[in-house]
Amino acid sequence: MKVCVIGTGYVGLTTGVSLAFLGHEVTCVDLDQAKVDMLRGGKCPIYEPGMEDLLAEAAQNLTFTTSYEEAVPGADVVFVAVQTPSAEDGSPDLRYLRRAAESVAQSLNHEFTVVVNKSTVPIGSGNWVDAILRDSFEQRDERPEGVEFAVASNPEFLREGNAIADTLYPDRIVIGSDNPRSLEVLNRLYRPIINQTFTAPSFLPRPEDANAVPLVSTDLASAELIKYAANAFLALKISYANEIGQLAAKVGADITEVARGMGLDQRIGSRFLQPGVGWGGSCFGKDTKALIATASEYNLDMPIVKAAREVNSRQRAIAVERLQDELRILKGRKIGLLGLAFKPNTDDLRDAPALDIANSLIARGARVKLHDPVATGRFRVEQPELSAYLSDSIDDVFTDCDAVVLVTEWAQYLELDWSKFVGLMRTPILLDGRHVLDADRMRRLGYRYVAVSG
Ligand SMILES: NC(=O)C1=CN([C@@H]2O[C@H](COP(=O)(O)OP(=O)(O)OC[C@H]3O[C@@H](n4cnc5c(N)ncnc54)[C@H](O)[C@@H]3O)[C@@H](O)[C@H]2O)C=CC1
Ligand SMILES: O=C(O)[C@H]1O[C@H](OP(=O)(O)OP(=O)(O)OC[C@H]2O[C@@H](n3ccc(=O)[nH]c3=O)[C@H](O)[C@@H]2O)[C@H](O)[C@@H](O)[C@@H]1O
Repeated sequence: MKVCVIGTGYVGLTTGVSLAFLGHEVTCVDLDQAKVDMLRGGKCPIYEPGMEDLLAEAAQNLTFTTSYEEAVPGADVVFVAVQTPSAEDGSPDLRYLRRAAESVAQSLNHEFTVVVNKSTVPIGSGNWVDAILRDSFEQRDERPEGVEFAVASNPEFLREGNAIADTLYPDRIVIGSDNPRSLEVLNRLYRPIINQTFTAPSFLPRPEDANAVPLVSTDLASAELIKYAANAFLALKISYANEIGQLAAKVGADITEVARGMGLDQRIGSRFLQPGVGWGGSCFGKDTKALIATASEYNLDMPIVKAAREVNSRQRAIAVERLQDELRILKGRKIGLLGLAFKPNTDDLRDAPALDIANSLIARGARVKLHDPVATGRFRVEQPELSAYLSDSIDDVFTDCDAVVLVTEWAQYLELDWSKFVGLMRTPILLDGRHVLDADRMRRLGYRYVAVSG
């Protein structure tokens, strides 16, 4: 089928490249010429494992352009995957989506095109995009005859760092539309994934437990709400583990054992119970805020979602308090942070816990040293004020340091020869912000090991 994808960020690029890999003819549009140039050269503008390999494997079905005129005409499906960041009041800023929809309407010329909201958009956005498309289409100077279109929602559930596997081997696909023909088109588009009939990419074999993928085919509003409800649930699951973690620290229980004991109950499940400095990233914060904003439009409070957010921001503050408890005085102390990206295997710094922790330490007079194996290039661009604190060397981070915090559990850090660094520190305080290091071993090596919860 002929597919157009608007926006080549984490979601748009993964969608476009994966669909091209499956044999669809895909054109990706982005307004950012630099991104398009890189992608045309086979280079990926974001750090996403496997993406350049998949780009190479899908190259023959894939075109990148800044021109809607080149991409939209003739497309059976147009995915809109532009950013939807939080506006001042917490609701999503839909300017990018509006502009994309208006541009799509200027170029539609096919007998039937499904315009799909893949961005995470508030409930009701399907109708809103439909109205924008129709208004903009009506305003065209030359309107082609026999052009029909309908809007669908196809929320995305990929995780950064795991984007390709999450797309090719998803837990489910959700499509929502009030137009049966759209559902049929999207069902056809996704058939190779639903039935798992494609040949797996050479670098990413099909997992042994990969089965046929359940398809949730529903109405627009339900599809839109599924996305927010799922993200908020994942966020509150982590916050719950962190809230229990704080009690565990008080009563002398080990939160890692508690989470394991809870997670083995299949009704609870062990994933997303990892305690620590809490969740960050571009979506959990923004989407929980948006859910609360939507509910308030209906005079509905969302106390559980609000609490999940409060617990999460408290975890970042608790990390700093732990350091203060250990060091008593933070002024003048040298404190190293290992890991800046909001999680491993990405260079995404949006709402990364490391940023709040670094800023809070600096505000209290500490001198920080910041390290990340991948995200420093992006950090320099996005965080110019903090860039002076960056260090390229782990030795430099530990040397004369009063405390080191493991903020992001990159494999490189877990595999460090920790015995080598303890002697470089002024005081060997090690705060495990992710509860991933072996506490007993670290203590044997001479560290004063502390964790965020206990
Ligand atoms: N990042 C993630 O892991 C996930 C994100 N989402 C949702 O997907 C949406 C996109 O997120 P990301 O991919 O992270 O965003 P992003 O910021 O990485 O990428 C958005 C891209 O759209 C381009 N763009 C903006 N306006 C445009 C226009 N009018 N025409 C053409 N291109 C345009 C931008 O230049 C940028 O390259 C958001 O709504 C987000 O909530 C959903 C699931 C996962
Ligand atoms: O809508 C989105 O953008 C995406 O948001 C999350 O994906 P992502 O933000 O890429 O990363 P996650 O792996 O979910 O991690 C989010 C944050 O939670 C933290 N986390 C995760 C799991 C856990 O047990 N504990 C924990 O603190 C991570 O360190 C990270 O900061 C969801 O997992 C995706 O399904 C969703 O599509």
